[in-house]
Amino acid sequence: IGLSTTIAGVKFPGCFMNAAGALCVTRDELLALGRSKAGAIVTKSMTMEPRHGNPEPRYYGFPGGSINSMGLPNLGYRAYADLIPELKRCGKPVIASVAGLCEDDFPTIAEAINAAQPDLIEVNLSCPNIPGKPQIGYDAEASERLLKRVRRVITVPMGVKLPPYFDPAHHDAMGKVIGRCDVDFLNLINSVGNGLVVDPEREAVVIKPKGGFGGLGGTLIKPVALANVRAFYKIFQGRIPIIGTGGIVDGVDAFEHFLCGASAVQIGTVLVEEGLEVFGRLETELAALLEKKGYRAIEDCRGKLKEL
Ligand SMILES: O=C(O)c1[nH]c(=O)[nH]c(=O)c1Cl
Repeated sequence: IGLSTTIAGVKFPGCFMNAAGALCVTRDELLALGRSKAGAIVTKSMTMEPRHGNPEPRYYGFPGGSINSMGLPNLGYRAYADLIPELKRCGKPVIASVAGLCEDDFPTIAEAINAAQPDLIEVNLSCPNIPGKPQIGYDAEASERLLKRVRRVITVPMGVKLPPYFDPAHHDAMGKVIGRCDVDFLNLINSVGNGLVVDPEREAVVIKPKGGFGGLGGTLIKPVALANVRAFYKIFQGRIPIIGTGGIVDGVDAFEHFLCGASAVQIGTVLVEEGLEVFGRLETELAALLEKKGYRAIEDCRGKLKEL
């Protein structure tokens, strides 16, 4: 069984890759992804200037998932622009994740990183952890304004990393925005924003920033991730490829994302918790599952979720 896939004309040797943010901030982390079985290298979302990020502890893993308020720690877009040629020599697609602290940052970063010619650019509209900054992805007008400005300066395939939506009216509203901005792929979803995990022993929160509030990831968000993959797959009738992110800890979870319409999947919590070897485990599990079910490739099951 081949687990290769294609997104917006770019061939991925494997369908599993890291989610932006997971083990992908430094040059060493990115090159380690390049040497691993990951199907791509995805950078940490980048900002204008290098950032240390929020005070620690800022990530906490627990049975069922994780909570984080990293605060966009990254090397700054110039460092990633310099790294991209070396990363591209690893023989797998390089996805540059673009963020910003304000709307004007995005086109500036996008134009500069586009010049380094990553294979794809992912525009992150869903960072939930900048104190005082609401997620752009929850503001349809701001999202449209920003995507149109960024589209004009990006010549490689441009994707959008969206937050989870919890109402079909919001899926429809964002579907209209995406349809008007010439978007080449979607990445659904980012963490479930501003959850709160409590340690009953210490009677305390588990991360320091924002009074303990942070983005949720892992198994517990899988139903939310699957719903968003399915909703946008149906809105676009499979015409815009989707990277499914959220709650993938084994091959079956990945298969569920493909059934809902994903063309590739990303992992965050399970990668941070298990390390780079997880890519081999997930590929083995997915290949065995597809084999058992009689599917020859991912595209044979994509979007085939049955309704009752
Ligand atoms: O706090 C972060 O760095 C962060 N954390 C997330 O869970 N998603 C994001 O997009 C970002 Cl940018």
